[in-house]
Amino acid sequence: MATFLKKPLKLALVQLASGADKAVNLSHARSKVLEAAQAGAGLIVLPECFNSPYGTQYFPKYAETLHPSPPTKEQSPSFHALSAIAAEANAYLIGGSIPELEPETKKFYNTSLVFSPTGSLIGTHRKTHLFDIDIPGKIKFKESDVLSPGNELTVIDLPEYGKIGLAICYDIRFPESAMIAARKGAFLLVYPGAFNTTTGPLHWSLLGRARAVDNQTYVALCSPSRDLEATYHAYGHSLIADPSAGILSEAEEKETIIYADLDNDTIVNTRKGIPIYTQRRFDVYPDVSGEGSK
Ligand SMILES: O=C(O)CCC(=O)C(=O)O
Repeated sequence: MATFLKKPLKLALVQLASGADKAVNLSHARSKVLEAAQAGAGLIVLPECFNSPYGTQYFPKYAETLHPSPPTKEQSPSFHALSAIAAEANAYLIGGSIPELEPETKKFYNTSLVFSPTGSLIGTHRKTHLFDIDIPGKIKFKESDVLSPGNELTVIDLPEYGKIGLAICYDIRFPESAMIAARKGAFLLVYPGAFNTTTGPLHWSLLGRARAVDNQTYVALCSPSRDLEATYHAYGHSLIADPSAGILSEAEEKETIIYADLDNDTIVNTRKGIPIYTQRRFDVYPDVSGEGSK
């Protein structure tokens, strides 16, 4: 039997309430991650921009420098806090995302840091697709006013469990990156994200379930909780979908932790039942960019 997930995994998503004080956000994240670890979670996820309010006006103020790696505590308090929290929790930790400043180019990125249970950095992802939308009368947002996009897709090996695909929020709208991660053997696609009260109800759950059904992997979407005092109203509704696109667990708007138990058999049996994995026709569509087709 194919092995994607080497042993059962309890996954926890922390739908964190964050405010303007970074130090408070970091210590609050610590207590929620430790709570999840106490409950038996082996992989714990924080939301997009978990240590700051979300918005282009906040990115420069909250940005931290990650290179050369490892940064000093002054350069990146969040790097050091996340590393220490992962070690204290003795769990894999996906540190949502933080605004990053690359010192040489002076470019800003939206970056996720992933730590092992010993507190070592084992992967990073810079948001590849920036959130630039304009729905008249509803929401206009232009991350590219401040941020630059990362230029790499990210698959991270968690040695005890297997591979995960990692991307951030708007990245979920691009199925290609999810498919590449799944074809590289990922058992889980993780998206720290902060949808809003316009696109959240329309697309959040749909996109999470779509990526699951496309790829027959588990999918996890981790949002901040909703704060109506903030300039940006996050949707909340963190959720975990199974490889058949069933929802295993979903939060409401408030701060909470959701959990699900993941196992290899569910992936294998889903793929046996509907074997799209062996039915793909790369002879017909070798290049999904469309450039090579008639
Ligand atoms: O795609 C959306 O509707 C929301 C995306 C978003 O909030 C983000 O990328 O931060």
